[in-house]
Amino acid sequence: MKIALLAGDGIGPEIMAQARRVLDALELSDLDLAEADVGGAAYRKHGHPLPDETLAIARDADAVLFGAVGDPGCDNLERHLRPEQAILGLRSNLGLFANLRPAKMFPGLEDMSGLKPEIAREIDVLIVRELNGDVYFGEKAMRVLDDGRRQGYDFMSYAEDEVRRIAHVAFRAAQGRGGKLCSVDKANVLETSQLWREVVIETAADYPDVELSHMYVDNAAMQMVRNPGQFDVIVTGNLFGDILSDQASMCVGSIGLLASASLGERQTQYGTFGMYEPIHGSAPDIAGQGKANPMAMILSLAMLLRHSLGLEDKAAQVEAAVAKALEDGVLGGDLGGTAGTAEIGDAVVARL
Ligand SMILES: NC(=O)c1ccc[n+]([C@@H]2O[C@H](COP(=O)([O-])OP(=O)(O)OC[C@H]3O[C@@H](n4cnc5c(N)ncnc54)[C@H](O)[C@@H]3O)[C@@H](O)[C@H]2O)c1
Ligand SMILES: CC(C)[C@H](C(=O)O)[C@@H](O)C(=O)O
Ligand SMILES: [Mg+2]
Repeated sequence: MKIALLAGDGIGPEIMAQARRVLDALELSDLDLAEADVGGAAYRKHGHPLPDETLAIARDADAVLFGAVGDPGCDNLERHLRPEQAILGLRSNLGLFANLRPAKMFPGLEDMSGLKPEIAREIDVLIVRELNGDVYFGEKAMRVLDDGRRQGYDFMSYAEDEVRRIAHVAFRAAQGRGGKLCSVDKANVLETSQLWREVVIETAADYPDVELSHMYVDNAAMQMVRNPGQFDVIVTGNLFGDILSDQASMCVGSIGLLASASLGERQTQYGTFGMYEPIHGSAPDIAGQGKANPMAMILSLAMLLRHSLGLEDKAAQVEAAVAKALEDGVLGGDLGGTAGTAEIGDAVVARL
């Protein structure tokens, strides 16, 4: 079993070190780990945020564990050289179109949510975010108009097959959960969303057991804080999913808790090939200080064990250890506590 470890920038290496300790503690046999540079760190060393060698190592693995990328010192580089292009390049080159972002309340953490505890308690949502299309990957540029004004533009689009394949993932996920799917779009304004909605409705014919609803994204953002318990599975496009998942994280308590899996169609002998990463970024404001919460990273490792290595028991073991640490009051600064990155790693390893 081969796992590529791409730690990246900022807090990436700090949280990756803790996930690695958890992985070591599981004592899996036949494990082959390959580290590679990515993001700003790779740009500084190799002149590109996603060197060919890194992409090859990722492609060659059964799964990729990814920390975070983003480096304020690279924000003025040409766009194709910026750290964020590494994650976008991995997602598109590896065909990882289905991004699963679960947000569920941990027992005992209700008071840490930005919401009232009785509302926060109900959160158990899976956001299924399309990851290979939308305004992220359309033509984009900055140009000067005839009258001399500068204009930036980004082309938003979805083709029907792109919508259909993510809709199938979401319907199947809903079948395995509460049987409810809410498709989030902006069909009242955007043609991209109008097609999205039509294709989701067409796809629903294959899933008569799933209750489908539709919601405009502005309302969905409001409903996510008003009554997040109403959601079971949400399916949405790349941009809306990015925003709604950060929002959902604060409903749970912290962005330092939310993991994600990015999956495509490729099957290995162990499971589905995928890339796993926290939903947060490189957190430059706390990088290098040992303050980052590594739980989202560790929970991403759990998703890797489940989806790519077929090790459901181990995945559940890691998730239970994280939940127990939280229940025992091991809280990072992001949750109002004082536990540092390594201390949280210690606490999780001790509870495995
Ligand atoms: N997948 C990724 O690699 C990814 C995701 C989001 C942002 N980014 C990049 O990261 C950089 C910083 O972006 P940003 O500040 O908008 O978002 P961010 O998620 O890095 O940080 C937002 C806030 O949350 C805090 N935070 C995030 N993760 C935390 C953790 N594990 N523990 C404790 N606190 C945590 C940060 O300290 C910060 O105050 C940018 O360059 C951005 O492009 C990368
Ligand atoms: C860093 C950025 C490109 C990325 C995204 O927008 O997808 C991040 O915000 C995320 O949520 O994974
Ligand atoms: Mg994001």
